[in-house]
Amino acid sequence: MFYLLIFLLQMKLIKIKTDLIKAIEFDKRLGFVPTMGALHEGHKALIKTSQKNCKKTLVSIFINPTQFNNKKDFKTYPKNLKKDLIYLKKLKVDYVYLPTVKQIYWKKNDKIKLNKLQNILCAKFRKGHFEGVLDVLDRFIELISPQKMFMGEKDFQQFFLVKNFIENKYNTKVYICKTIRNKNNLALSSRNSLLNKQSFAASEIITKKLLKLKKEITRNTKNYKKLIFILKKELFKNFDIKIEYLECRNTHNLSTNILNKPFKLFVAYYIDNVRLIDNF
Ligand SMILES: Nc1ncnc2c1ncn2[C@@H]1O[C@H](COP(=O)(O)OP(=O)(O)OP(=O)(O)O)[C@@H](O)[C@H]1O
Ligand SMILES: CC(C)(CO)[C@@H](O)C(=O)[O-]
Ligand code: BAL
Repeated sequence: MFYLLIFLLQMKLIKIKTDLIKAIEFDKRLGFVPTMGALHEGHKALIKTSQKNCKKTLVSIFINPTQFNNKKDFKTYPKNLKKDLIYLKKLKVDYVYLPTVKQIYWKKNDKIKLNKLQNILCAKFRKGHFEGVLDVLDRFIELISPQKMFMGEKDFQQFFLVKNFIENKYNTKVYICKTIRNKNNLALSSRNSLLNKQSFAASEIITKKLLKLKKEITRNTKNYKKLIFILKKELFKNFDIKIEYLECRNTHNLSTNILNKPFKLFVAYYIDNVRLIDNF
């Protein structure tokens, strides 16, 4: 433990808000990568992008309770702080911020509300989720004032809402980083570690079918609803999954106006009681 502590001490591990403010006070070109831990190559891609574009990089690990709409999901969210810190040390991250709930929620902020048009996809099925995400990132940015923040394309709706909210309120610029996938194109995600072997393999097959569906819709966009209906039927027949949504949205405004427009296929489904999301 002592050696781990020494090993980790070289990396600025910060738990107290005042220590954070002191540590970064002269860092004008700071890159910020917010995470909930259980780090993987997807987070590594964000960190590498921050290190390429910013003088210093700060990574936060905070499993934000207010964005969880399901107690079990919060309770079972994967955690391995020791492994995460060693991972970040190897990546030569400058600062790691590990706040407590009390540190983050020390004051009451104005209530954040989504409008009706935003109540789609994960906002529709995870009541209060994005209000929680926007609130916690508002608090992080107010505290850190990074020049840039980096987020993953895997959570495209999150990026879309966060970019709009944060860039309207702060000078921080929010950047999207490509989704990192495994060799069978399954999007890396902390929750993947909660899947048993069968469900993990099934998720890889489902991903392959969704990638094929995206190609079919790109070729034949006007029939996208029929193509989605056909695949949904096949997935229900062959897999023990519950699909929350499988829909196409315009990538500029997340509307359903996709004819001759850039669009993504969005999916959220439960497999083995684990909720996975992706977009293609
Ligand atoms: N496979 C990935 N490729 C690129 N970015 C990713 C990937 N997975 C997560 N991210 C990004 O990492 C940041 C932190 O996400 P988080 O810590 O919730 O990890 P996660 O893998 O998304 O976990 P989960 O989806 O199970 O909650 C977010 O901006 C998220 O979009
Ligand atoms: C951005 C974030 C770290 C805020 O808690 C979380 O929503 C996540 O990990 O995507
Ligand atoms: N990156 C996903 C965050 C969440 O599921 O709360």
